[in-house]
Amino acid sequence: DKGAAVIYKIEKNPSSDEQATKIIKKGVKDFNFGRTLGEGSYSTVVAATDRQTLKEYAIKILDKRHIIKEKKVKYVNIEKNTLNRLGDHPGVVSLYYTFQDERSLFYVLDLAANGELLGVLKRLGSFDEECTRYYGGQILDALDYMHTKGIIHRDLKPENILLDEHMRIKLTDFGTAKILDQNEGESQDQARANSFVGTAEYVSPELLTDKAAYKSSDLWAFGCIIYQLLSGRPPFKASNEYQTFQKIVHLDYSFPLGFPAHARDLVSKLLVLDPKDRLTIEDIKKHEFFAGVEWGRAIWKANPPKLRPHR
Ligand SMILES: C[C@@H](Nc1nc2c(c3cc(-c4cn[nH]c4)ccc13)C(=O)N=C/C2=C\CC1CC1)C(C)(C)C
Repeated sequence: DKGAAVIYKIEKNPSSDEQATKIIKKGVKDFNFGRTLGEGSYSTVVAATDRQTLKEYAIKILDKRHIIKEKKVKYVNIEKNTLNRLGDHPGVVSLYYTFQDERSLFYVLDLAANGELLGVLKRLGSFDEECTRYYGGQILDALDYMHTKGIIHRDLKPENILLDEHMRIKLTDFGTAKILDQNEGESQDQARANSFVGTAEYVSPELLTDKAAYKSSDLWAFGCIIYQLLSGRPPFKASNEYQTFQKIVHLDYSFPLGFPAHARDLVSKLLVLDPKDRLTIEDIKKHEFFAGVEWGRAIWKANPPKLRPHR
């Protein structure tokens, strides 16, 4: 029927007389669509329940005509390639499959049932050190995974850092990611000539001055996020974008009184103008602030600490 597609997996040497196992890829008709979870610039993410399995998903709906009219085909392909490359990691929203009907493309994805990290931070005001260590550690582990896959996020911010039903981190929103092709991945990060600029408060200075994006640009954003979790506000914030950019390129920020010493040391070694002088992910994992954190899969098994504000 409309929107559903049937694909066959042909067994190489079929044991039984069954020539092929029939895998039904679902279509629009197979879901009950619920509330809108978020709006992208040319897409909407909607909660949806599989009517047969009752499993809940997030479905990203892209309007084909709008994408073509707005010349966004490139971004749609970058996002889909990124999602496919990122495969299955606890800290990244997974893409299960896609289908389309005459008007739209549909991506069936993980539902991050507890929404944006920004929402939780706004309600609490700030995070105490233990919460910042737990959520910061998961963000870093997910970033490490993305970077080893040769992908720079480029727009990391509390709005697209989501929380799943276990209150664990899920990174998302990869339409503006940069995929370093093979040879670049290994060598020192290449300056990537590009037109994209992320969200003002988290943009790195190199993107503003040389239009370059590196893996360490994501670590600049990570430094801004650690600062914001503990203090309740981003380090570079002015009344308009231009003023915010000025603060960034002049490294014009300060720590509020009572900002914890180890966190201050970590942030001050990430918010560094020259991307080559910034801590690497390996350095950060060894930093005093993350002392005691068990990296790797263990970090995704730990139970989330009770959410408490930083006094
Ligand atoms: C950042 C993004 N917002 C969101 N993107 C996704 C969500 C999501 C969920 C809530 C939420 C859940 N409960 N309450 C709110 C709020 C915002 C969401 C989700 O569950 N699963 C996949 C998503 C995105 C997948 C994308 C890589 C393809 C924008 C604003 C761009 C739509």
